[in-house]
Amino acid sequence: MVKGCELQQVNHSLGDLEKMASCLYECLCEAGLQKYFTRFTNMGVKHPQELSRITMLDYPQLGIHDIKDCTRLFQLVQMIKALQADDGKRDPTRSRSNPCRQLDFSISPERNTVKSQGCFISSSFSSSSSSLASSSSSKKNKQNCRKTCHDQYSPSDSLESRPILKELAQDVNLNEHFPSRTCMMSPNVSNKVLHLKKLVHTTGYNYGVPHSHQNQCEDQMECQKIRVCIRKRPLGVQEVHRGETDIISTLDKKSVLIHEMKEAVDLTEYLLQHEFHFDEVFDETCTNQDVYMKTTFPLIQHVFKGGKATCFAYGQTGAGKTHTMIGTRQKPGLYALAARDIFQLLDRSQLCQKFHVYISFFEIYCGQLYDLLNRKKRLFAREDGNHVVQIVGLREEKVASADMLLEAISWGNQERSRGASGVNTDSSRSHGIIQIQIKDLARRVFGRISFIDLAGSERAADTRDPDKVTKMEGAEINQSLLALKECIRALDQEHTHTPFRQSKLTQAPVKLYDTFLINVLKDSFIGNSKTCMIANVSPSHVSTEHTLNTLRYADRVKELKRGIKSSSVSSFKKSKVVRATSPKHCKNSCKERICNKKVKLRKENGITFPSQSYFQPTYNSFQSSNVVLSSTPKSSLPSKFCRSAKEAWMEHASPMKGKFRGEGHQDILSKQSDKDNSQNCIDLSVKNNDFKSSIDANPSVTIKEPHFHNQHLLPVWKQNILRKTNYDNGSVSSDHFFDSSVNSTIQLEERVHHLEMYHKNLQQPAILQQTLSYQPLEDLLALYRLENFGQTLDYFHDVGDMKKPYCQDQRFHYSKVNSQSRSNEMDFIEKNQIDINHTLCSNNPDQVDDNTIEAHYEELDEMESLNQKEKALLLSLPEKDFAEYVHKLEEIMTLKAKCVQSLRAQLQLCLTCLGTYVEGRQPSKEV
Ligand SMILES: Nc1ncnc2c1ncn2[C@@H]1O[C@H](COP(=O)(O)OP(=O)(O)OP(=O)(O)O)[C@@H](O)[C@H]1O
Repeated sequence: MVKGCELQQVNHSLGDLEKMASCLYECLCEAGLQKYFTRFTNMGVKHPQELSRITMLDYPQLGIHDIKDCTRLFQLVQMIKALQADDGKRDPTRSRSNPCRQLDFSISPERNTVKSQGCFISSSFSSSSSSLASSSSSKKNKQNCRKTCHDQYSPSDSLESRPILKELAQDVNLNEHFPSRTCMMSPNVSNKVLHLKKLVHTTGYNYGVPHSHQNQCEDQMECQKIRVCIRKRPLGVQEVHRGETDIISTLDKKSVLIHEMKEAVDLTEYLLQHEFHFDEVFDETCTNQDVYMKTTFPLIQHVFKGGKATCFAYGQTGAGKTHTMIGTRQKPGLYALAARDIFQLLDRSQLCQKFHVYISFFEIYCGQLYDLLNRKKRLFAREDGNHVVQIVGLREEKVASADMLLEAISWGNQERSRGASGVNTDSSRSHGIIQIQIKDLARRVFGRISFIDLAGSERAADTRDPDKVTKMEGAEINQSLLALKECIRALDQEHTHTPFRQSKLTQAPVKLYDTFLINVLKDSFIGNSKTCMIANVSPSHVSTEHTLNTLRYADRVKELKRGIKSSSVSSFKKSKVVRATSPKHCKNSCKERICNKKVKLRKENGITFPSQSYFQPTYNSFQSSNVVLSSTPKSSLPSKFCRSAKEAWMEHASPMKGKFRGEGHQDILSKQSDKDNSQNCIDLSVKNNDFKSSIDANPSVTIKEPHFHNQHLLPVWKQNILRKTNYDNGSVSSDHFFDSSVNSTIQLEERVHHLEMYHKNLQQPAILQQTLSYQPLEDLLALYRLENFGQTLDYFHDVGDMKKPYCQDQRFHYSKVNSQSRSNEMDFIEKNQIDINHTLCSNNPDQVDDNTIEAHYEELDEMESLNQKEKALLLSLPEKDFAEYVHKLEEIMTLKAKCVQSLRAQLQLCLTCLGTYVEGRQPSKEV
């Protein structure tokens, strides 16, 4: 009897369980998540009510990685929570249908146009079994349920087509629960679906107003001087295994949507969606050929019209820059496709008799230039009297066919510095620049295209098991990319100050390549030139922050399109005044800035670009503005690093003075340079493709090099990982170019030494080394301490006037803050070229984030009484110290203000007492 009872109870509870399970299953079916049913039950979720316990952290455990499924589950959970909350308020007598009947999935992210690749880890579904699932009746139930749910409504069905949901939609007014949130995920989405926020990035600092939609003319490739494209790569196998989620949806060919998982202050989770618009968006299904046709091919056509073009790839490490630019033999990258087209076009237009193709390939590693087609010989950039940046000693190879060109690229690529980053085991650690020039028989440049494969940015925090070198390299790369970003910002803001400029006084080599890269960009804005930026992004949710930064950066470059105007051209030419200010220094309100933009847009209509002769005599040069490049670093070369007799010049030679000009000039030095240049040019076709022999046969390349003294950094021969040459089909070995045994002599010690020297320079900007060095900040702050106010009072010339102490020659000087001292400050800054960004980044490699810098700038800008030097000093502090010092400073300022008030009161009292005394009266008690 007892047993019978127990059995009945067991049967009852089994029945309950089944009901619950079927209910949960039905619920999941509604959401299109039924395939995860077993995972839910395994996790102990047996009833729809229990879904409210699920947080985003559980998604990977549930095997949910696809962003669409994440969104669905998220909404389902929110819906259940809303219903539970609603239950509290609801009339208990009112019956309500099963929660699973009350769900609204009309938000289905599948717009027809939306493509988003999800990653699935599906094996667990079939393999795992639950007690509930094993029950045969449950199975039947499930099958029925699957049938009804699936046959009738697909997850993407609209609200109207799903009566169950329709009923619920009327039943629950979700806006009651979350009035502040509106879902904007897709136009179809009813505002009943919650916890989704969408940001259409707006300009600006105003990131991203889709200007490309504003002016239709800009959309036409021909009119565009600069095109900004986005390329999303697919999730890698490893990433899928790690359970990473695809967070990027490509809405159409011009828009991209990033789904960012966020948590509100009240710990509510929500999805923040960022929408960006660009000239072209390539999703993971696009091939290099697709990318080429939309980005580089128009540039090649432009080059054949005698123009200049630049194509550069930017993005986080491992985002696919090298894949895009260089590719593989099976999937050739943009260089290779361009090379083939160049020769095809030459052949087709019968121009091959009149024009020759030259290639040069160099890298910028730790602020120094190395010739990748010339055994990584150290190169120097110089600006001539016409403000044309020349790379002295750069080897140009004449190539007679596409294969030869590819071979040269392939060789150069093997020479390139690379190592393992936290994300990419075969990461480029330098910026690689390939220039392909079409020259006439007199070696005058007809057209030129430059490909820039920028090193990938990586946050120090992302670096897994970093060694010292990798860490330092990462910091350096970030620093350079930040500098580049600041340059772009400066161009955008029409700043006369170019933050990339490095003082000749400071002699730090760090900015050389920033200058150089920005020159390439400027090259794109002035004259007959076009640029295409390809921003590569990784789809993984782990990289959300990076992806957003990259897109914002790309957005900034996109903004430059409207900054191209004659005034900016002239401002480059005239630029002299140097101010280390943030754009925020123009204290315009946001509104004002937008107004300014509008004004700029109007001005833009009247742009006339200076026409350039196609046959302008340039060689190894980037037409640029008047950017003064930094000088050669000063210090002597440690003799142990002298590689060979050929490099002896580095130690003893002195810099070449004078100007390098084109052939048209009578400058003897320019002739010399030209001569050098021609000697550097090796006709591959004549030399039978043999780079090695051609180099060996041309020792003059090194000997004729203009000499520089005080060299203290050596070329880095870093080649830890041998990347197989991409175009190496076995017919031409890379030994063909050089003896690879040269590289085997590379020593890690040398690399470390190089980086250490480099970082020493970074960390101790000359401003801190000179006599005008600061006392430690604590000392400075000590003066502001309350107990020192007695002493400080002496320095108040006028009551209420703040003075800022700073030390010079280890002695404190105090100056009143007046216009005179302000202008002195500016002189000081100009002379010493304080570069806030540089200081900031060199000490804070993590802070490539635009927003942080902006925030810091803003914070310091508000502290009116700080002078530029003090700001620079504060910005150079690590993040945690920065906040602390700023806080302290604010406190001190408040105390000082109070002290001044009390001084005023005391003075007033004295005056009153004096008055009453003089008048022979007793001071009143009130006073
Ligand atoms: N569109 C794509 N399709 C398939 N695989 C890709 C794609 N883009 C990148 N990958 C793969 O992703 C990995 C990293 O790509 P890649 O080396 O090009 O990154 P990167 O941006 O150049 O990195 P770094 O800046 O560190 O050099 C490579 O294995 C590459 O094959």
